[in-house]
Amino acid sequence: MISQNIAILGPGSWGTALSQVLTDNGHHVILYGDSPAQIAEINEQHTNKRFFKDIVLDERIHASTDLKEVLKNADTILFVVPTKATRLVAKQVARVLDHKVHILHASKGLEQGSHERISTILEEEIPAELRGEITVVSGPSHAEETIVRDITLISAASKNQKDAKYAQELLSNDYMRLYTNTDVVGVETAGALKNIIAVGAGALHGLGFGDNAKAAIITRGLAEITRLGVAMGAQPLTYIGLSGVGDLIVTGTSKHSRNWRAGDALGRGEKLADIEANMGMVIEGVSTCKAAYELSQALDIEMPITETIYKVLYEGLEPRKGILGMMRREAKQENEFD
Ligand SMILES: NC(=O)C1=CN([C@@H]2O[C@H](COP(=O)(O)OP(=O)(O)OC[C@H]3O[C@@H](n4cnc5c(N)ncnc54)[C@H](OP(=O)(O)O)[C@@H]3O)[C@@H](O)[C@H]2O)C=CC1
Ligand SMILES: O=C(CO)COP(=O)(O)O
Repeated sequence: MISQNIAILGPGSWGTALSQVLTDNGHHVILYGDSPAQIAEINEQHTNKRFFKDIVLDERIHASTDLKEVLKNADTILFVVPTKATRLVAKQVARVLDHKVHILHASKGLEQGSHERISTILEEEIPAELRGEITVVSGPSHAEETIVRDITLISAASKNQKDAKYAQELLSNDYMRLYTNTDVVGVETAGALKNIIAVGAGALHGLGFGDNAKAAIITRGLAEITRLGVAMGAQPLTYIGLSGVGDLIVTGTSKHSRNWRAGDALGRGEKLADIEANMGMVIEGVSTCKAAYELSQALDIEMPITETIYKVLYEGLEPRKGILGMMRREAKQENEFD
């Protein structure tokens, strides 16, 4: 592939890690962010210490607060801002973009209020004549590991196989491998909804439960994620792929995960407001839990884990009582499709 000009919107942990992957692959990367101090640090010190204390970035990675400048020569725009900022940034892009680009995103959440997936937001805000089909890149990928070039495998999903292949070629190398997929709804919902289950898995740890409980929440979490996703139009098999099981394993078992750590702190009795303030990075599972709970109510989909976490996060339910409530639910058959 010939070298591409890539605009990465969102200089957080994942945007920074992906900027290094793309630079390693010979592309020209410019990161867009709205904090002048952070942008100056990337350009002058070649560090982004708020997210990576000990990492020195490739000097070829540039950054800017000027969106028009960032987009001027872009072949591709990669959105990696938190879900709650996606619509705002997409509107800003639509105002200044003056040529057709490839659009990728790597964010994992559902929008509050609208309950929309990220690709739907981008389709709504960026006129079709300025872009190809949106491609989502998602899977088990902690930025802390990708930034040190540890092996990472993820999916690239787009309605159009050609756009998915473009993302695959753009990002793949000896430590990063992408698989194409056309189930955008499946890959996006898997990435968004696993964050809720990761909060639950962390909470179990914080409460002192063991490995049996953790395996149970991941497995039954997968079942309810699949139920909601299929009702939204996804293919069930997607959930046993990288974006589903893969990301549930990595986020539901790792201390790198902000969602897991938030759950762990909740389980140990900390208050949500304090946890969010101390994290200093986005905990997508908190807002996505609300969106998923509301969606499950509207679509009449049973999601006991999501419902319990929603009540813990938003209604003050004590985590231990929530777990007891789930254990005392009516007896069930394991496979609802039988
Ligand atoms: N971290 C990871 O390992 C992975 C994260 N993801 C997903 O990627 C997305 C981003 O996560 P991550 O990088 O971790 O998040 P972080 O919290 O680390 O960083 C988000 C970055 O976006 C910036 N930002 C927020 N709003 C705007 C805006 N309006 N304009 C420009 N920049 C903005 C933030 O700046 P500021 O804080 O100054 O507002 C911050 O620099 C999430 O959806 C997450 O689920 C996916 C895979 C892996
Ligand atoms: O999505 C991720 C890894 O695949 C990152 O998870 P956290 O947002 O929980 O850190």
